[in-house]
Amino acid sequence: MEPVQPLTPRVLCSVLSVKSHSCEVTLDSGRALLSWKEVRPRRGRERSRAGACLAQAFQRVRGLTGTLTHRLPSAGHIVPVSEIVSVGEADVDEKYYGMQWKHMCKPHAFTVHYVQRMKKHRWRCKAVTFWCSDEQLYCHWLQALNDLLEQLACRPKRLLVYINPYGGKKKGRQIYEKKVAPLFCLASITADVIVTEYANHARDNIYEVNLDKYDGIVCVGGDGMFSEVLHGLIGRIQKDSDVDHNNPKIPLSRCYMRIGIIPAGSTDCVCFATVGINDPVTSALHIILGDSQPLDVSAVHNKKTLLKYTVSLLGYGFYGDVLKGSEKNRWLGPARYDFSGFKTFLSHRYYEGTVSFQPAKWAVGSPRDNVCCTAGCYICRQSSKQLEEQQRAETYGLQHNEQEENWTTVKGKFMSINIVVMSCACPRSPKGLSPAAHLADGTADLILVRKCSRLNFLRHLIRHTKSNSDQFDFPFVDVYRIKTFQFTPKHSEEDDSESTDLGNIGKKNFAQICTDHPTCGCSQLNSVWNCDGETLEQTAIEMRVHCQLIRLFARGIEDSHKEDDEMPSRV
Ligand SMILES: CCCCCCCCCCCCC/C=C/[C@@H](O)[C@H](CO)NC(=O)CCCCCCCCCCCCCCC
Ligand SMILES: Nc1ncnc2c1ncn2[C@@H]1O[C@H](COP(=O)(O)OP(=O)(O)OP(=O)(O)O)[C@@H](O)[C@H]1O
Ligand SMILES: [Ca+2]
Repeated sequence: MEPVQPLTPRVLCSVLSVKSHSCEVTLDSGRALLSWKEVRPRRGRERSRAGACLAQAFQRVRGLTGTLTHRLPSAGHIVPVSEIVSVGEADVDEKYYGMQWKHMCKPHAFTVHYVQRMKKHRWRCKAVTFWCSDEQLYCHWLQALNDLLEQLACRPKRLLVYINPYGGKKKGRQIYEKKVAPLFCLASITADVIVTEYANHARDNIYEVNLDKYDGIVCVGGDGMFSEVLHGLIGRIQKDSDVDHNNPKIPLSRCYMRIGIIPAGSTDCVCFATVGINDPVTSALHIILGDSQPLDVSAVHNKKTLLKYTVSLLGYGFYGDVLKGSEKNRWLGPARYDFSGFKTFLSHRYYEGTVSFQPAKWAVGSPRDNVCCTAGCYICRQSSKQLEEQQRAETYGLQHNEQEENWTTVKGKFMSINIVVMSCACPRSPKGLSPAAHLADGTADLILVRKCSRLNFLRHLIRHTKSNSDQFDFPFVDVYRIKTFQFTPKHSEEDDSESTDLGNIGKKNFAQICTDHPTCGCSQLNSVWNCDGETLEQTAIEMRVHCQLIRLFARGIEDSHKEDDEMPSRV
């Protein structure tokens, strides 16, 4: 195999072997693209054009502008350097020598591991081994590829990993050991692993560890486990920067340390809505490539006390009751939600209260515009920019401070009140509770489902599972894009304590609710809030969205038209 001279200093082009095929292999450092294509056996007139062949191949590669296409039109491959997992010396095993190496000196080979897109946002790590007889050329290729990889500063080198051994189907530890750790090792990532021993172990540990040692935190578990890490990290950052998180109006300090989620829970909605699939290998690859996705976070307060942060669902009524019912049946694993969901649906409760909110007037999109959040989302970029400008103007007194203005109030009887910071897409509902909600636009979508018949509520629920139906298109459903929210239940905590003192009023309220629900035998005046899968003690709450407070090792959901079907790694 003769080395091919580089056409420019930024391009390396050689004929190397892949399995038993000769391939033109090109590394275009300027465009950060690696490509290879089989050199077809040359006959007759084609033979005379041999010299032109490689140059033409190179021109084709140079002409490519896309970064997501992996296969050249005629069975060639092209891989952006940013999607290479690792490059390393390959084991030169006798059995792989093949016919063409048999009578030659020992060949040299290097393997490139890279990301390959499969169907439905699934990623896999593929490998291709390039062979050559010339040691110098081999070293040159290894060096050039590794130099380019080292320039990718966004990639993590050291991670702190928390594994919940009891989340979902209790497979967190196996998932990490079998599927994730080998990939981290391949990518030369070192990981300090902590298998949690009790609830909130991860959260508390984040307050104590030296975070400077790490490029990111990974949690292996479900939304609850992610929530622990989220609380640990946001809390730690506020503590370190002396921000009082109990003050609901104060801007919080942003966390730049990224969190990776290896899905091993029951709903795994944060993973699904930010990656597009719940698949540990896909998530591990996003972490390895050093992806970064900013994420809005809402802070939930009660009377100047921080209750929780939420990134997915803050739900009262139906989803609060589903969660409360499911806790008793944890042993059922992920099925506990369906069982409890069925029971909650049959009980058909509604709750009274007053909802107040401030619409997100600066936001570019709206909940019913059908514009979904995708990787590199324009709406997120534009909305967050406009929000920043508005906040800057308010700080310098150029614009009226809107904090106390423009509140909308809705009083009524609700089947469910849902506030979602992101779509909340998950396997149960692949488009989510609010399909057009955005990951990083600084807003949340408020969905109010007012009292309705059982049949209508079922119709509303079923629409969550169908891609071409609108779950908001009912007279009893309203949806708003908001920045702040408050809820006061009709039977507030204060009233409850009063009613204990004034027995008659308490009994009167209770009787009224039970006449409203003759069949349910319910004994509760209020529902509970489901805050990312955890119940809140208080029902009177206020909530504020903090734009892009945290970052994940993710990139948002890639447009499916850019995806290819499964592609073979053979040339
Ligand atoms: C007829 C089928 C209708 C199916 C409707 C499915 C809508 C599902 C929407 C799921 C939204 C998940 C939002 C994410 C919340 C997470 O922060 C949280 C923590 O992981 N998970 C849950 O609270 C877990 C919430 C799980 C909710 C499950 C609800 C299941 C409802 C079943 C209703 C059955 C009616 C059957 C009547 C014959
Ligand atoms: N070692 C542990 N023992 C008991 N509970 C734990 C432990 N580690 C973490 N937890 C708690 O377990 C709860 C549930 O975990 P996780 O979110 O991983 O799974 P899940 O509830 O099945 O999934 P999802 O939240 O996606 O519905 C979390 O709230 C977390 O605080
Ligand atoms: Ca948002």
